[in-house]
Amino acid sequence: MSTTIDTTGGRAGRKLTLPSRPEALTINADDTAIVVVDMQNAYSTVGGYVDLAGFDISGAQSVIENIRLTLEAARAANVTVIYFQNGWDPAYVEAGGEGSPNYHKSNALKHMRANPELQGQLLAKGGWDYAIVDALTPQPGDIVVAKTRYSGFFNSTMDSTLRARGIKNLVFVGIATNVCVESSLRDAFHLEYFGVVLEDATHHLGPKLMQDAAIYNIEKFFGWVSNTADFCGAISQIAPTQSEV
Ligand SMILES: NC(=O)N/C=C\C(=O)O
Repeated sequence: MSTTIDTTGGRAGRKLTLPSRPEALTINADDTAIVVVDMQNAYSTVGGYVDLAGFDISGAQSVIENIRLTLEAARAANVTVIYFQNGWDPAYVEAGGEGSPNYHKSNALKHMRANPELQGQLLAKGGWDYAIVDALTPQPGDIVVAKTRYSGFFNSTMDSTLRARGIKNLVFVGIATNVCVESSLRDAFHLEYFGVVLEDATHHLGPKLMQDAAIYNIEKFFGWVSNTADFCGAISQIAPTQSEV
């Protein structure tokens, strides 16, 4: 028996039903935002930080195209688009010193310590590595939220940005599925947001099993799973804005 969960709370609005698992979701488009996680050269372009650090980013280009299609459909429907952008000031004060676990766990910081010629280049605000990839440049009306740790809900304006707009549903795309995407979706869950991940618009870091594990975790414990085609198909069924219907 197929089940649908209604997140609208009975509120009027531009409703749509998004095919997803373990259940389909009925959502209001105006209570929804696309969250584009860290689509920066650092995580998806040859010569960026994770490439330099030895991670496989060969799947990134197909993810970029799926994100592009998702954003095109979302903007056409006047659905809020929010970008997370991960990184720190060029002096890395925001990265935390040796008293922060980030200093010891960030592969970017460790790679720069091992390769001093890269100091100040990886994930440094204003630099190429930190920049959003050209194919997904934020457009007028999009919201860019800076973040300094894996989850976009820490040290950031994200929660107040969402609450000020009455947004309840977050559709996640981006990199990495098993790090910043899952970290952010988990925190969203604990803050009472409905999180959906478009699995073919995300890419993992590490072995392929990490993609499968992150998607399993989200589906079973923290949210819902859909895909680019189902999202674009559902969002294309609604009028661009209530005032234009
Ligand atoms: N965007 C991410 O998932 N980042 C993962 C690792 C890092 O930022 O060092």
